[in-house]
Amino acid sequence: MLELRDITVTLDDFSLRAELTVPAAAHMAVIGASGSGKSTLLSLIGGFLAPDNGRILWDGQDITAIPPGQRPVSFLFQDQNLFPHLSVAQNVGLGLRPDLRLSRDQQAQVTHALAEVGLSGMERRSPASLSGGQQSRVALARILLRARPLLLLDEPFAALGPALKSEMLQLVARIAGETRATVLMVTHDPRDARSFAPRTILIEDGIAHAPVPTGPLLDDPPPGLRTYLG
Ligand SMILES: Nc1ncnc2c1ncn2[C@@H]1O[C@H](COP(=O)(O)OP(=O)(O)OP(=O)(O)O)[C@@H](O)[C@H]1O
Repeated sequence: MLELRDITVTLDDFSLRAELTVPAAAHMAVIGASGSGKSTLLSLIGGFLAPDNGRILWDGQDITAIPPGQRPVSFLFQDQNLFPHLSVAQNVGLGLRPDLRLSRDQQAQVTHALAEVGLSGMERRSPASLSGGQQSRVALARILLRARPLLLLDEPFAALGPALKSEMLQLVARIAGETRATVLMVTHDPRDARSFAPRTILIEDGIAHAPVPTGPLLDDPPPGLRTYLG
């Protein structure tokens, strides 16, 4: 369970407040107009930004002061953060050991993770030789190996076409379901929120609101969100 208790953060003339709980293994969308603070919320949870006030708890433990690499968190951004000079297998192996000195057992885990995301046999390819969808799968395989219980997705598949995007979301949902990971996914697309997330965190007017059921929120959005969604 993730808890944000009395969180406030101010960045120049922008400020965000959050007081909310995300249950274990939940798949949650994060929705709000451009500039409302969606990335800011994920940065707080990931530890890339420190709050001015308040506490962040994971399973009851205060993680507010813990550095990003030691948090129970994996991140997936739109830019998949693949290293162009490393092979597919090496990019995935980074999830296990940043120095890439993998044991035989760890190499087998890399092979298994690639198979899980449908990329068997692509170990030696370079990221540049893969399609956008395949690159997304490599990034997902790395996250699989990191095996952190909280997965933060910031518009990870926005550059993919609709069919591929929906396929990737299904893959994330399956993997997260199998590992009982908690997922927070920033999205601009109401269809993605509806298909992926039973509940949604709405960010509006400087407040990250407690999660509400996604369908009713999108059927009857508050004025700011309605304008944004068009
Ligand atoms: N380092 C910073 N310094 C000052 N202001 C910042 C900083 N980072 C973000 N902001 C401001 O905070 C607000 C929220 O930004 P954020 O990136 O969280 O929004 P968002 O909802 O993710 O937007 P988008 O959907 O456009 O990506 C914006 O007004 C932005 O300009």
